[in-house]
Amino acid sequence: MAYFMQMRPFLCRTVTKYVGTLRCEIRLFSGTLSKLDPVFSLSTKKGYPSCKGCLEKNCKQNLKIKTRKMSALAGRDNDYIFRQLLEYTSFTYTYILADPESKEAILIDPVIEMVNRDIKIIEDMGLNLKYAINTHVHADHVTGTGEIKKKIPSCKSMISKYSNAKADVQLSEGDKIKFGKFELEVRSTPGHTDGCLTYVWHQKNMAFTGDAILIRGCGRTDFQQGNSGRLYDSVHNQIFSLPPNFTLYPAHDYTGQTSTTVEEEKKLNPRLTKTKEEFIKIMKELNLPYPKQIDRAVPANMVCGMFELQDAKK
Ligand SMILES: N[C@@H](CCC(=O)N[C@@H](CSS)C(=O)NCC(=O)O)C(=O)O
Repeated sequence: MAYFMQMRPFLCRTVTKYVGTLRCEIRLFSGTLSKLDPVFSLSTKKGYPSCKGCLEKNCKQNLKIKTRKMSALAGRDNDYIFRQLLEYTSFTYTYILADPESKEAILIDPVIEMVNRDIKIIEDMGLNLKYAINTHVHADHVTGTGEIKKKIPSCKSMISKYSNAKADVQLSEGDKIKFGKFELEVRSTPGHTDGCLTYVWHQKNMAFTGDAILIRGCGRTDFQQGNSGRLYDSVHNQIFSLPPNFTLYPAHDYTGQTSTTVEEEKKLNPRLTKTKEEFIKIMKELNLPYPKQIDRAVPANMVCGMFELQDAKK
């Protein structure tokens, strides 16, 4: 089993926690321990490492870090393009997926404030953006799909038909989204909202889960059409039924992590490893403050961020 996880440099404690929980060889690719680009291999096969503090100060001794050259990365699979991009106010992840041969690309969960960045990346790579897709009607930020359509009119917006939101294409359970030689399977994963979808990229063992499951967490269920029992069933039936090595990419992370796997969440998710009754109780007692942008975001996202165009028509 191979894991790949990208973490922000300051998250020494997170690294230590993963080294402990996964109990396998960890290779840490870092530009922080020395200024350039060494690759560090932390072998922990024989037990838990004892790193307690800052990687820079302690890990070299405690974890026996061996340096390698960045060329260790050179052989990686390049028959697809994958970019995970962060919007750092709402901590939303946007994903660019593309087929480098046909140049067809899709965007998952673009954020309105980051549209210029996303389009620049797409143009720099010479890609043709086919679809701008939402995993659901977000409550914490305005989707970028409307702005993208203004700038790239051939691009089609997509959202779940179960969300009742407007878009060029309304997706249903079992639909396929095709881009070049690739396709995503659409799985309905309601519970955070009625229209939450998970997009499964079987060819690359990945799934884009929106807010259905987060890394060691899950989407809240206290507004829109939130329903904890439904969310529990969605995750168990539609996400935990994927092979254990599938990497899960969520729409948000608030702790600096970037991805997880089906296997990890089935073992370690503090909410979804519980019984359904316990899960419902946990969700009822979360008491999270409402997202700051909710009043602006939900109405805009019901029209896939095309709200200015809607106003202009009136
Ligand atoms: N503080 C943020 C909102 C944080 C939040 O509520 N996140 C949602 C997903 S976006 S609606 C969530 O489901 N969180 C689950 C959790 O356990 O944190 C803001 O003001 O935007």
